Amino acid sequence: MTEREQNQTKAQSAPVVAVVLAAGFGTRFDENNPKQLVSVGGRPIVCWSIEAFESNPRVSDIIVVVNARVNDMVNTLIDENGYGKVRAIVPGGEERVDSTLAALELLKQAGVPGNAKILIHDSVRPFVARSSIDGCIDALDRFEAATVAFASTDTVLLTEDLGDRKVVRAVPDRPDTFRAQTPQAFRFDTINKAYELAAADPDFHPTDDTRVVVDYLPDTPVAIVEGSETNLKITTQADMPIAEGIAAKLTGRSAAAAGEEAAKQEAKARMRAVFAEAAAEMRRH
Ligand SMILES: Nc1ccn([C@@H]2O[C@H](COP(=O)(O)OP(=O)(O)OP(=O)(O)O)[C@@H](O)[C@H]2O)c(=O)n1
Ligand SMILES: C[C@](O)(CO)[C@H](O)COP(=O)(O)O
Repeated sequence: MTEREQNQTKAQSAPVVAVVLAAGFGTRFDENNPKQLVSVGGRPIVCWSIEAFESNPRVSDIIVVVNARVNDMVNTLIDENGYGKVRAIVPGGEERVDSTLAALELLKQAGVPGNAKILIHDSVRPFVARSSIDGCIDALDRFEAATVAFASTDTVLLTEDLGDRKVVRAVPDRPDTFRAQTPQAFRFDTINKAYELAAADPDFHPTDDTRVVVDYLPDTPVAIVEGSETNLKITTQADMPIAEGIAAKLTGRSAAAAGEEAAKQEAKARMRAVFAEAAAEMRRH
């Protein structure tokens, strides 16, 4: 730790807790091959994400949220890699918000103070920049909520559904539009309040935590923290070659090695899919 980092860490009056969400089912990637465990640049995706916080001296604690499918493997990876800031591995829920809620409940039970800074991160965004994490921590000195986001280079269309077709309802000015990324960061009291209000709403299915604050605490501004193109969310198989390219740059491996790794991963995924289909076929007979 540099002297500046030591002073920064000492000056922090509130705990900084990272919540790494790894309880998703990866339906758009491959349900039989949990994407959070897939290797990129020779390292499981979830490990990249945990390490981004483990290696940041300003982050005091980490909570990892898992589902039954990945639980054992994530526990093993955390043990093997000696991630000392991981305080708990908790079961998540059906939707992303249920997984966030599980982490918030645990933090409440643990007596985490209301002014704690909570950074909620998608485990499947392995390449989050140090500057984005630090930007979230700093933004919470002025704001109750902040999100990493990346300025849109496309014009964004807001639509409405006419039933058989969508039509354009509004076209916001491009400089006002951003692509949401993670971490999304909140003072603990604020995110708890937003989730409490949201719990009373049966139509509550937001895909991120910022939306929970924007919808249920509309007077609470959410600050934008600069993200990056490389803070990619691995969503479908098509993201893997891009991810391998980013990993290659970060680790200094050659593009050829990255390409080989991507091809290997693809072949493995194909094999798994064939076996899963064969097993399902056998069960049907
Ligand atoms: N019930 C859920 C759903 C999502 N997540 C996490 O939230 C992030 C959101 O990314 P996304 O691509 O939506 O992941 P999945 O929900 O796994 O993917 P899909 O929607 O294709 O099933 C991921 O790190 C995922 O593990 C979670 O912890 N719990
Ligand atoms: C939280 C998020 O990563 C912001 O980009 C995103 O909303 C996750 O869920 P999605 O279902 O893939 O939109």
